[in-house]
Amino acid sequence: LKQSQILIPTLREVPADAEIASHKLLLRAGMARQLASGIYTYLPLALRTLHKIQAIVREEMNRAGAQELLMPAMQPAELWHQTGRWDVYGPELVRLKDRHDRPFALGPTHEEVITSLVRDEINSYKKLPINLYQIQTKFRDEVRPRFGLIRSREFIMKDAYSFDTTQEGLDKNFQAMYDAYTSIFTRVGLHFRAVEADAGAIGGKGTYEFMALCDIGEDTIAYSENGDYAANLEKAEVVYKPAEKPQSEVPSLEKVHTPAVKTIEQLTQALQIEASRIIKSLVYRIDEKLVMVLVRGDHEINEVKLKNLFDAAFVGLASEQEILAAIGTPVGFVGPVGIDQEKLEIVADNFVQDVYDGVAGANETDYHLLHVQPGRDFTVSRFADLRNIMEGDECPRGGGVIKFARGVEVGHVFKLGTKYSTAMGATFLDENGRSQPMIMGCYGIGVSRTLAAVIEQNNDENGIIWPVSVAPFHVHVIPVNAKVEAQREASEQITAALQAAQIEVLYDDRPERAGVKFKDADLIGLPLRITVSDKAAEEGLVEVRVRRTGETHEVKLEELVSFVHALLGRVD
Ligand SMILES: O=C(C[C@@H]1CCCCN1)Cn1cnc2cc(Cl)c(F)cc2c1=O
Ligand SMILES: [Mg+2]
Repeated sequence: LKQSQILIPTLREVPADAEIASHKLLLRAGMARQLASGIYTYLPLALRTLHKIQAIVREEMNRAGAQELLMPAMQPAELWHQTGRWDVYGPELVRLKDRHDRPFALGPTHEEVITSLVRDEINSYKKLPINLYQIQTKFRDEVRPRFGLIRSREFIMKDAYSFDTTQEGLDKNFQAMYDAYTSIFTRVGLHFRAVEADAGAIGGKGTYEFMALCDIGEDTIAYSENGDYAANLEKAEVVYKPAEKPQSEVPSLEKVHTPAVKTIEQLTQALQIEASRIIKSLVYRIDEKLVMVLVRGDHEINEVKLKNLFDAAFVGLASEQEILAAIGTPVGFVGPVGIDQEKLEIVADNFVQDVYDGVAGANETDYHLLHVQPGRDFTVSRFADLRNIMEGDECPRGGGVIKFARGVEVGHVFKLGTKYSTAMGATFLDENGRSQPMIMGCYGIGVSRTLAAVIEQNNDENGIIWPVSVAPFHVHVIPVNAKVEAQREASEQITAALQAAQIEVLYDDRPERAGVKFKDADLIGLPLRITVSDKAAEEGLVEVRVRRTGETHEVKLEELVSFVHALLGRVD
């Protein structure tokens, strides 16, 4: 294709609000333009790459036995009432009224739609299992869209839904999807890890997130040194072994005046103690009730684990007012000692039970308590794994020591079970003619997010460095001086010869100075660049340059096609 005829509006500068590499480069390389906050146009170069990613997704999904369909974006509210989700989601769910004033949602996901379709079209075990997928634009009105295509309000997702008659069938489909995702992200060229994840509001158990490893990722991954354990921090289990109690007696409680000492940091300074001896007490609202949650001063509460402990729909810190009403003390001085658990339940992370001669809020403004002994001075309704795992903790699978990495979630596979099929009456008649709910799984890939993640992992100070498998084109052909007829002719012949060999060429035929064309080529980041100078006509030689490594080769014209073919096979 001739670059003068394809819309690639490259930029030297980017808007200040583009913080991360992929967001900057999508704009600078002329691949995307923002229409509104979190809403983007994919320009021709981006669309070519999106099509390649989607082609890889389709190949692997079809190979795994899934079949493609395409569902509507407009979803009747009625379906969301059947599953009770219309009232679960807030402003993130884009809602609208049609001309008859009937309520609809713009689909953020399609469990309701696909389950209603399968309910109406399949009712015999003979027609199961089935795995249906689509590649479609999703709508989620994120409160803070950011990072370009990484967190947008309209995005392209591949979402698949499997329906089985048995748990074993679901396990088989789940594994097939897990393997397909591994192939997809490998072929796309991403460095990724499948991590154990929390099922969240969607429910079900046994869910993995596929994380593209990159420092701007919002998710924290806890993984073991020997590499076989990896989990989203939300989920990572913490190994707890009871510590043996020191023998010496702990003196009786002592109140200490700690004026305006509220944070753990201030407390360790004021009392000259380790944070691990502080019992941090936080009051949470968990659905309709308040709960005091205790964790050691050097640990962090994991709100997903807390939510799962109570199987709650909502978990959040109680407000200052709620705490004053419940305990009569401001938030920096609350503690477990003297709390009536009939009024305020107390739960604690496992490690709190080994705090020895500890410090806690005295439930009195500007006062803390010294020599606090769990069991002697307070009891809790439950000890549980409620804290975030930390780097250096022991791997729960015996894999050595835990380390952290950051990642962007590009895929998510869930075992849903019968949550949706029961809610919507998607049942099948089994061999004995008995009606059973179908057993479901659901599987998502963020296609537009994958595009951004590939750029995030493949760039340098000059621009993008495309893996061959998803590059918008394979080769950039650039005449040094477009005014020289011989260079134009050679460039066109080279372009034709390469295209005849199924190599995709972007021929920069623009009347620009060489420097501008080379800068744009580095920005756009095709895997190879062929520079055509007077040497082409005079000596039959052109320069081939590898974008990723900068290596260059002088190649004879007659060997060019086979040389380029071979090079494309080894430049990633
Ligand atoms: O989407 C899933 C689960 C899987 C992921 C893979 C493909 C199929 N769905 C979870 N989820 C995330 N954000 C949502 C946002 C809104 Cl506004 C909503 F109404 C529903 C959901 C929602 O259900
Ligand atoms: Mg997640």
